[in-house]
Amino acid sequence: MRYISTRGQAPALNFEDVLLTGLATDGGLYVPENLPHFTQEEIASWAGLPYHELAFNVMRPFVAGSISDADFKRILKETYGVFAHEAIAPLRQLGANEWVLELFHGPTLAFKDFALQLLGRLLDHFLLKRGERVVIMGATSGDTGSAAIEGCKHCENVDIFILHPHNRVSEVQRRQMTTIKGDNIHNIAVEGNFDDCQEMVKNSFADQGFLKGTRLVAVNSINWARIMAQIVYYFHASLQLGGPARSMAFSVPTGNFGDIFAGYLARNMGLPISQLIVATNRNDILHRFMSGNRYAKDTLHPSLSPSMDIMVSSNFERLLFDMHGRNGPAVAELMSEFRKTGLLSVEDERWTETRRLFDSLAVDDDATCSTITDVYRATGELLDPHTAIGVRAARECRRSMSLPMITLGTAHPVKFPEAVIKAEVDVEPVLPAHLKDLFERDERFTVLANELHEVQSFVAQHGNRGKPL
Ligand SMILES: Cc1ncc(COP(=O)(O)O)c(C=O)c1O
Ligand SMILES: N[C@@H](CCOP(=O)(O)O)C(=O)O
Repeated sequence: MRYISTRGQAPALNFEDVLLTGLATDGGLYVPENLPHFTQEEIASWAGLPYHELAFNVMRPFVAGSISDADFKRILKETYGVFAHEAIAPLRQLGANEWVLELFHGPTLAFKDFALQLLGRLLDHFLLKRGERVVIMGATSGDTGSAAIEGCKHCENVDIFILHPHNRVSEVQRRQMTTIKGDNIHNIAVEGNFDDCQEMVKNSFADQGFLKGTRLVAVNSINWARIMAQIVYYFHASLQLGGPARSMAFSVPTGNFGDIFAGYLARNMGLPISQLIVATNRNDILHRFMSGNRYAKDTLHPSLSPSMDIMVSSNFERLLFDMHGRNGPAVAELMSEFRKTGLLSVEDERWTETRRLFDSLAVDDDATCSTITDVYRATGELLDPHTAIGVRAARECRRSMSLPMITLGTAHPVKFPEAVIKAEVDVEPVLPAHLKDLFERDERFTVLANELHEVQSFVAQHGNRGKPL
């Protein structure tokens, strides 16, 4: 499988090289040159498979030529062996044809574990083979950071730097990142917001001189391997509810557009999906695009769903690429316009065509909390605020009551006590056994100004197991 850039000017790469990078050299994002397509019979024959075997079938075409089947199977078995629920991603019924797909049974209690447990193991596999050391830089609004550290903490050839917005992640999220020990783990609290952190990571890919020749790798969803692993659970959910014989709708709490883009790809690979709902919080750039064809930058506001406090949404570029007939130069022009003006719209026909599949809703904090309350009282299921946004959007945007509507349950409520308290439910979520003493553990992080050169010189000073590069 070869991967090409959404801006059309970077060299095509194989899976191994695409894993070991982030942005393409032209500033674009890598996507498969040709998407694999499965027949309905093939998909149906996967019903009842254990999650890791299903994952092998879905992802095999993407890694073909870079890793042997035996190694990939072993890695997948190990990856999903660390999840705490037997079903890996169980479905919970909320109402008539209404479901939540619980994606928070991995080690850090968010959907990010599905891809980042795999990514850490794949990095280890390829870096050991190459005898190479790399630096990882990642930006987090709370969940990617801990999942990436947890996934990579045992990697021998990796130094990982995670940038989070200072005082803008929940305390549980921060502690999950800052209490993991290791001289190759570095947490930076940036005096800015998530977009600032993400911009620094992207700028670091553009100019890597500060790394003195060490390769830079991404753990955010700009890395293709993240999206690839997230495609699998759409197949898993559908197969449990009668797919592919029947079509489904999915509602996806959205920030960087990675998780919902994975659903879009699952559909293009042959899985019958008739509706995808983009569910945002008040940071609603994606909702404004889907509802009115205006992708316009705005001020980023803190919310009760901090992981989705994102304005510039990385993977939207991957959708734009498809919307423009995979025309790299056209996407490069649009992105350059967006960089200059903070505004992007597409031709009416392209937007109308996109809207045939996608709907959207922005949900504010009050509606988020009232959804947590309503669902808890009706079903006993305690939603985290991100999942609550998905459920609210599912209920308001649903096109058909006769098709299963599945909301992705992206995080465990224990990570976001503020929203749970505001929802006034008579239950307090508890940390699982492996995190029980989280509040007693020592934290280690460095606060840095919102300045690229400060962050880059910190990386250069500590990038070799705490020593200078
Ligand atoms: C809990 C949670 N829900 C939803 C999202 C949104 O996912 P995406 O950025 O892939 O759209 C994130 C992070 O981005 C998250 O951490
Ligand atoms: N919500 C994320 C933000 C980063 O998104 P990613 O999927 O691109 O890594 C987080 O929790 O860090």
